[in-house]
Amino acid sequence: MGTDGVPESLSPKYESSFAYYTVHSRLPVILAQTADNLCRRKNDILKKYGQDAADELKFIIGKISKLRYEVQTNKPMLPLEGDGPDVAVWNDELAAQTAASENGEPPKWYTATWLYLECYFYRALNDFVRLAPKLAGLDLFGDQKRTAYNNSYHAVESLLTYLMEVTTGLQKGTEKDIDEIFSEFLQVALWGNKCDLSISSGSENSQKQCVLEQLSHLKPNILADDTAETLSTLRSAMTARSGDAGRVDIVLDNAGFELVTDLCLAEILLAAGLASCVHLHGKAMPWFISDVTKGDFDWTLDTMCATNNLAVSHFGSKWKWRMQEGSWMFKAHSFWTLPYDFSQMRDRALDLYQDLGQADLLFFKGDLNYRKLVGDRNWDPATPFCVSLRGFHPAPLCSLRALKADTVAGLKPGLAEEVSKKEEKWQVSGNWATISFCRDLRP
Ligand SMILES: O=P(O)(O)OC[C@@]1(O)O[C@H](CO)[C@@H](O)[C@@H]1O
Ligand SMILES: [Mn+2]
Repeated sequence: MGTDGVPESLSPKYESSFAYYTVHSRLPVILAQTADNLCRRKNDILKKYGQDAADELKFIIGKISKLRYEVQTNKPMLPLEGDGPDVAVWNDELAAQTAASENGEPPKWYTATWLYLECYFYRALNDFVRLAPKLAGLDLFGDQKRTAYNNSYHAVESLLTYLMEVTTGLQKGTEKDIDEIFSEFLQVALWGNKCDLSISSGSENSQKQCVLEQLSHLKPNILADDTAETLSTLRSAMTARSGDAGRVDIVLDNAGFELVTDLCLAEILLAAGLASCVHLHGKAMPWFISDVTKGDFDWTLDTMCATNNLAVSHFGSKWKWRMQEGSWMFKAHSFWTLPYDFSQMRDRALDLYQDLGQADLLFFKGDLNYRKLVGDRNWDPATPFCVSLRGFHPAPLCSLRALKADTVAGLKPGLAEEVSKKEEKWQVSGNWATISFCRDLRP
């Protein structure tokens, strides 16, 4: 515990931690697979970017192998060399951490904080691409993300067929209770977070079964469920505006099946009159393998439009139309791909903090967003969720997350101990989840 009452940051310096396992076993595998993918895709890439990009491709593969060596041998992190509006921020942060360290040395792979080193890892990969101008725009994980969507296509079909039924019912006014629909789609988006590519070190991990059939079976694995408070806050905001629905934001996580589940939630919010517009926040660069960029978002809608399943193509075109008419908006602020936790947002990106403050409700999807909400620290699991936010509160917020990192707050006292008896690796298996809400920071 630090002197400020905030527990220590997670770090690979603790050998039993998931952070250690990540640096020791996951990151090197991700690098080897990324280099391997580039070799295998060489012909396709050169067809798209031109044969004269061959040397640059070789250069990127070389940089990736060098980074793998540096991670494995615990070398210090190096300043970024490429371009990009965020380079100065990254290099200043590296210099600040170097100056603040006991021996005046830069952070190293096995001793830095987990959040910093893992964000740096993905930013460094992007740096290599930025140093190769002929390959500008190449997404090192693009292929894996598209495969993940294609492999979950049957689950996408059944989910969107069901969404069509529900939204048609809502239009006719003969639908089930809105509370029930809201809760159902919240759980769909929650469990959509089980299948990301980073946790499986980039190997195939897509949703094969129909998620709707699994909801009741998965329900006992939701360790904190603030669905009712989330919905009532949304309704109170509307009542305060004499019934007018307002803006809801979804801070997205992964492409593929999870993105479709998040867009279903966005559609339900509008169809049920709980929101008048939804702002979707994605990443400005490829991130943690499967996170959604604007390119992934557009590809998903285009691919949906081109399929011959009625529901899938219907929502593909409807969602494109939503983007045109403005009931949906896609944003990719550079703060989401910086190494900072969200308690630092107000100082580092006031514009984003103020923008989020315009919403009635913010959804934060997934594990990395959760880690950034709670500062990636070693909390006692019974710490109230609002306390773990350490002052971050642009608007009422709800996190939907499958546990894939060893940090959690907001659980009832004793629950963590109970679950650990059922599954030893409960904090990182993705089998358990939380729906955690914070209305305001006052106790
Ligand atoms: O944010 P997401 O996509 O839910 O998860 C990202 C993730 O796979 O990456 C980290 C480990 O590398 C973990 O925190 C987490 O499991
Ligand atoms: Mn992710």
